[in-house]
Amino acid sequence: MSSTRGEPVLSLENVSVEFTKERLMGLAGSETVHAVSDVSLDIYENDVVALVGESGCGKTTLGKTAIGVQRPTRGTVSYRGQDIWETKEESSGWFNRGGSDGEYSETDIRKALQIIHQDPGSALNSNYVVESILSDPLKRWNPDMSEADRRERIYGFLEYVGMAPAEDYAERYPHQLSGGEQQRIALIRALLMNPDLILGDEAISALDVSLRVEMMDLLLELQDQFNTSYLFISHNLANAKYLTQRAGGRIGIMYLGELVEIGTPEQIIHNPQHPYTKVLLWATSDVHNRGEGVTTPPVRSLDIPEATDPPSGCRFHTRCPEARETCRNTKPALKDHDGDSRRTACFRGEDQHEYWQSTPLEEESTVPQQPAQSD
Ligand SMILES: Nc1ncnc2c1ncn2[C@@H]1O[C@H](COP(=O)(O)OP(=O)(O)OP(=O)(O)O)[C@@H](O)[C@H]1O
Repeated sequence: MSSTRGEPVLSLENVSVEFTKERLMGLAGSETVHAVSDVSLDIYENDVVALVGESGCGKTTLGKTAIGVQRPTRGTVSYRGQDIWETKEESSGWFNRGGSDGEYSETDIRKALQIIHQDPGSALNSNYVVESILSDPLKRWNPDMSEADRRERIYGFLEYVGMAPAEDYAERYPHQLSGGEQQRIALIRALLMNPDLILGDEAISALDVSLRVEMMDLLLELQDQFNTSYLFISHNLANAKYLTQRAGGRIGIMYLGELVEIGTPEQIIHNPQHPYTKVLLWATSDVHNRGEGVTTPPVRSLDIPEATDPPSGCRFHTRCPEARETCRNTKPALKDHDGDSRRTACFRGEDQHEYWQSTPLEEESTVPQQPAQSD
């Protein structure tokens, strides 16, 4: 975002992630899944970035790549300027030198970048009580901490997140907790590492609607308290808006592996520029008033292309109502068109672009009338 925020905690530079997928269990060869393509993104201290996009657009893959769990096929991911994968290689490479040449060790980076999952029930070991679940990472990463200090820290966190009396919750197994309580335990487990960044992958989607706001408020409160940044993944624009608006964060819109627009919630929700952002807004009735009787989404085609065969040029051109010939052949770069830090990958942001002289792509009449969708 702006340079006044200092150096980024995490930088993704031209990151692409591709998977090889076998066809018919390998009998028909294989194909490449373009899960993430050429994404660059900086996350700063105390920052909140919410990635939004439809299922399969690459949000989880990008999130995992950001925290060093998924290796990028191309591009670099750096923690405070230090290449994460170089650090990993130096720590565990062929010659196993047992450490990295950089300022931060692999362990430092692993502690600094934490994750909370969509389904906390399956992420917490059902055979252990809460105190053991939370003691385990502390024992591993802070072996010098006394048992009494560990307990004090854990009880302090439990009470802080409203799970009091702590002694009672500490003795419970995960199945004796509600979904919201399980998610709080997963959050505490991440926070015990004093992380710089927490990836929340659909972290509140599994909760009842009534609990989502409560959980997001808790995330924001903890961010303030612990100076943590969040990379929050959601298919729901309304949740992304709630979180980023309160945190002064940004919403990034992904389509078929690419980041197509990123800006403040005000820019994205009230003045979207990319035609795909407008489609997502249209589909989210709780943030967008599409007007009575408007039942047709603003797309030319409902067919979503496959990540194994993404369209040429602008990947959205096959569905975009504004698409012209240029969009079929040329890829628009993600850039700041108006000097307000919002970045959009669309030629329509450039007054002088050849796009304006090129021929509009033909209307396709494949869009049936359908009821509005929201989460
Ligand atoms: N390990 C893998 N092997 C092959 N393809 C994969 C793998 N992981 C993800 N993909 C594919 O990569 C693309 C992006 O998947 P990803 O899970 O990142 O999307 P997403 O936006 O998080 O989706 P969702 O919201 O449904 O979780 C999809 O086409 C998916 O099928």
